[in-house]
Amino acid sequence: MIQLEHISKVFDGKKGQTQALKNVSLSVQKGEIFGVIGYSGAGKSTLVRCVNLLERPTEGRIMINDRDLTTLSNAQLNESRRKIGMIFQGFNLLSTATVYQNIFLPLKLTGVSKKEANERVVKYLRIVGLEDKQEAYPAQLSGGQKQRVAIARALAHEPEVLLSDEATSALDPDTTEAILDLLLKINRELNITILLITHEMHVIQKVCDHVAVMENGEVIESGSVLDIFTDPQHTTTKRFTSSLFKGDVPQDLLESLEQRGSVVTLSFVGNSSEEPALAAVSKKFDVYPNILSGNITQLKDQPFGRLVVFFEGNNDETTLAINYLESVGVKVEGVDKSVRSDYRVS
Ligand SMILES: Nc1ncnc2c1ncn2[C@@H]1O[C@H](COP(=O)(O)OP(=O)(O)OP(=O)(O)O)[C@@H](O)[C@H]1O
Repeated sequence: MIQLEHISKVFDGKKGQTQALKNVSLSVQKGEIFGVIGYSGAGKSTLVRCVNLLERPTEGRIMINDRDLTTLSNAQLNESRRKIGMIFQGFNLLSTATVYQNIFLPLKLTGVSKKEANERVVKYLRIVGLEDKQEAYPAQLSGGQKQRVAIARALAHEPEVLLSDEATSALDPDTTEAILDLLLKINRELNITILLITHEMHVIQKVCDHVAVMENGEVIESGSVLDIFTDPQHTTTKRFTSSLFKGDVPQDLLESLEQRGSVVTLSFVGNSSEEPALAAVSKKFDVYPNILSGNITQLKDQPFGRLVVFFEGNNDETTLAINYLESVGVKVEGVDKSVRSDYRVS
């Protein structure tokens, strides 16, 4: 539905040029939630602003439903933009207008009749759970409520796509959860495709189907959230995925354990039963697995867990045990020491 093809963006400034995007390509399917994650300055905002041509790319094509936005006339572009809603970290509400007017006025400006606009304000305020705040001014609302108004304002134009530029970054953890739940509801119930950018892996984990990781203006890795979690390739991706798993084993302890056996990380998805598999390992082979730390987290549709396990035993038996674990669907790898190097049992 959204295809970004070889997008580059160069900004001309007083101190020279900045290449914010370098040959970025990605494809967002209809009905999914697609996340773009990266650290500050990676190019995320520039990318999302290119999608509705708030920023015009220096090179490349922006295809929405097979239509290249970069070739449209201004009138055609305005028409296409109506199908693309956007929400921002800073909410962008009119402070001198009520909640009702914040949603109603932009609708009137795009030619929606008064009756229809009124019906939409009521409908979308109900969907975001703020039907009782019509007459409030933004200053009288919490951050989460302001973001709900901004979401209702975007939805009132009945878009096919919602772009979210760090929409939860200014919110506390509980409010973030509530807004993410609302985005999931909008996606499922209104079938709106969502492209969001964030610097928080938790946001990707909770709501996204696919993710692209950006660094220095480039997409360095992309895929399904499940694949990226279970098999991150790039150091930056590993850093993001590890951020969700706490309970690192102290370095001194690791070094002393490695004298007596092998320390590995086991990753498992869904209900793949790592516990019975570990129990089976100690029965089948002459090794004793000890769990040093463990964590399970919920991806959008299924649980994903990681255990750090010490296998006490000789190398041959440990290798057999690891082969067995891999054969029952558990991913086994060396402990990532500060995401610097992979340690693998030989
Ligand atoms: N209008 C502009 N003029 C010049 N340079 C810009 C402009 N907008 C962004 N840049 C530069 O482009 C690069 C990418 O910025 P961008 O805001 O897209 O990154 P980001 O990943 O969204 O970062 P953040 O999370 O901090 O907003 C940065 O080096 C930034 O300084």
